[in-house]
Amino acid sequence: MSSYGSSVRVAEASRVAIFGGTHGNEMSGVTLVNLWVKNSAEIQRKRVETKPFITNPKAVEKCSRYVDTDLNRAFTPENLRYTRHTAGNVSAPAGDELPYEVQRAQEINRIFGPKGSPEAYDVVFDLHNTTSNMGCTLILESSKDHFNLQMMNYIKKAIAPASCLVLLNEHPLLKYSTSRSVAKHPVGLEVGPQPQGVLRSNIFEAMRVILKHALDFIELFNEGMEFPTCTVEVFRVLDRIDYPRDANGNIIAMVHPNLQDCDWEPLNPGDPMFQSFDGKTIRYQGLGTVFPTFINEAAYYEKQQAFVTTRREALVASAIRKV
Ligand SMILES: CC(=O)N[C@@H](CC(=O)O)C(=O)O
Ligand SMILES: [Zn+2]
Repeated sequence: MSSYGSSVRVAEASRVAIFGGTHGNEMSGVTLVNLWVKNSAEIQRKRVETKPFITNPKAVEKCSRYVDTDLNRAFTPENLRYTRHTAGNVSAPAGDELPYEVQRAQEINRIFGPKGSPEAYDVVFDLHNTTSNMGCTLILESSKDHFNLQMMNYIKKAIAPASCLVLLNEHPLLKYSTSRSVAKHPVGLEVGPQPQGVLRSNIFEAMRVILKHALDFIELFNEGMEFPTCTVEVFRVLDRIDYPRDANGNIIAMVHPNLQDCDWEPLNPGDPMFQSFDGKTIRYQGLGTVFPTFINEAAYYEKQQAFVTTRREALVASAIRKV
């Protein structure tokens, strides 16, 4: 990478997918993708083929997060190792014995991947809703993906004065194997608050607008526009905080009213964090200020997670231009 006048060259983003229904009860993505499957005019751009795709149709049918296991954790090297054409091999489990979402991950990997290969789709947008008060959040998996960082900068500028924050998850232990990770440039879009199984027009429209700007960015990039170096504010995943529990694993406290709905607001050592059923306040004991998010997300009770802590950082995105 050199500084003066030369940009990092990135391959044209000619194949883009929009995933909805990775979680079958997150209704904005399910509804938008179903809409675009019927009529894709809104998501078409010059020089790009954009494919809308329902990733977990069985979960959508049941309006549940998943059927057997969380699809957005299923794209592991172990799960993706065997594709159906190797099923004759005794060491590969036969397709139908595997959990539904593992079979589905293999299919998705065949269509949009293979993950990590040159044949993989360029960009996958994966549409999610949260019950927490996060607003519009873009989720990145790498601080070194300059194409994605430039896209984040473009979207933030385009939607101002509305805001859209960037959550960066490249934590060695807390990172998970997402559906979107089959793409060269994976982008998560998380919009809330919206209850599971519910559609709210404000959340639906916010998601739709982000997608519009994201696709506009890809069109401009593919037309050869140069994007100069910039800095992007991101919130880096630091830790997960579980609910206080008794010896049997039952929850004994709720998110404190001072913290509830305060996603992205600073949480300082000594600040109230939980409130026990008998009214006691449990305070944050960390060493410094953090920015909590995914506060009281419904889907995370099963994952023993009350919220995630993050640290605010400014990342430098290199100038980019298409090859
Ligand atoms: C509430 C929810 O489903 N959030 C997503 C976040 C992501 O896509 O990374 C998940 O846990 O898979
Ligand atoms: Zn989700």
